Amino acid sequence: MTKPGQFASDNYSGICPEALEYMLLANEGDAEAYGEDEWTRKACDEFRVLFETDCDVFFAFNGTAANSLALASLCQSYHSVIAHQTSHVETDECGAPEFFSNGSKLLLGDGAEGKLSPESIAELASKRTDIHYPKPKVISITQATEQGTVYTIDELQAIKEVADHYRLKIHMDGARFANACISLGKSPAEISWKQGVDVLCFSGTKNGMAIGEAIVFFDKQLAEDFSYRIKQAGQLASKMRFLSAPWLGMLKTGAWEKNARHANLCAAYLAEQLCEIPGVNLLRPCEANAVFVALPEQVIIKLRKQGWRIYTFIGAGGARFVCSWNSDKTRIDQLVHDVKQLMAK
Ligand SMILES: Cc1ncc(COP(=O)(O)O)c(C=O)c1O
Ligand SMILES: C[C@H](O)[C@H](N)C(=O)O
Repeated sequence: MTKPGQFASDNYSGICPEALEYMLLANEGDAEAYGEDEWTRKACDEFRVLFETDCDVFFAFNGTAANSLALASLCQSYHSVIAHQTSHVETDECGAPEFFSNGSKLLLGDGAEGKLSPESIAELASKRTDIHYPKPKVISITQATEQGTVYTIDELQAIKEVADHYRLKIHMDGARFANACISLGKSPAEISWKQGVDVLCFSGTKNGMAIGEAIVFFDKQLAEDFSYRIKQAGQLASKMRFLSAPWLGMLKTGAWEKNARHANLCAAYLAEQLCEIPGVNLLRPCEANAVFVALPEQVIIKLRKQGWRIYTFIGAGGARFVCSWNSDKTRIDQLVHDVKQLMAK
């Protein structure tokens, strides 16, 4: 039975046709295991084409592992990582970044609309320089952010400037990286390594794949022995082709950007429709595929009773609605109708 579309998270959506097509193509016959297959080689090459640079690429099952292992490769246990207080690595990874880095401390910074500000980074990076304090070593930013906003090129450049001043590496949580590219109208290279990002965790799951995150090292020295870190963490897929082949499909067919464009457009439409309801306002600008609105608790309770799934614990709170590659206008209109009815009571 096909369940109706939901807007709780882009993790609810199924597999897009392109990813499924390449999964099935890769299923023909046997193939080498643990990433020694042709599909994985081709997928890694396709990432180098997409990012226009000779980067090292690895695949993990989910974003928490990708973020945590990437951060662990950028610093030692006695270092600290500067992240926004509403970042996923802080709020929704159950301590995995600290666990996989053997104790690197997250230092929580601030900034409007979920975006870490250079001033906050500088404050944390310079607060303590004595031996008793975990030395800041990495900045972690999320693009698009947990609050549905995106870092502009100027903001990324300002972060790179402060990173250079304090000799900090830059990790980018790219759970919705594709959405940010579309939102900004910039290429993947322009909003990653060209702005000084050292490692990007690019989510396939949020973009229409079943599973699979790409960990893209632009500073290849940092990738040394990373495959051992992946293996030790239980993230080395024996049948790697079933992670890499869908990625090859997403990149070669352009589905990665088609899916993100569709999700962003749906979110923009949803935001516009919700804002026409008296009493409903955006909590943050809708710049990617997520819409955050303030709704009365009773309305949320009743929407849930009507079958809508709603997360209210993300980022700085509020009701979050996320659109995906498969979101459709009819279902969006149903949601808006139900919100309108309940708000009118
Ligand atoms: C901002 C962000 N980063 C990372 C992730 C990865 O989380 P997971 O481990 O659930 O794949 C998510 C999940 O949706 C996310 O929203
Ligand atoms: C719940 C969790 O934060 C997940 N990354 C999501 O965005 O839905």
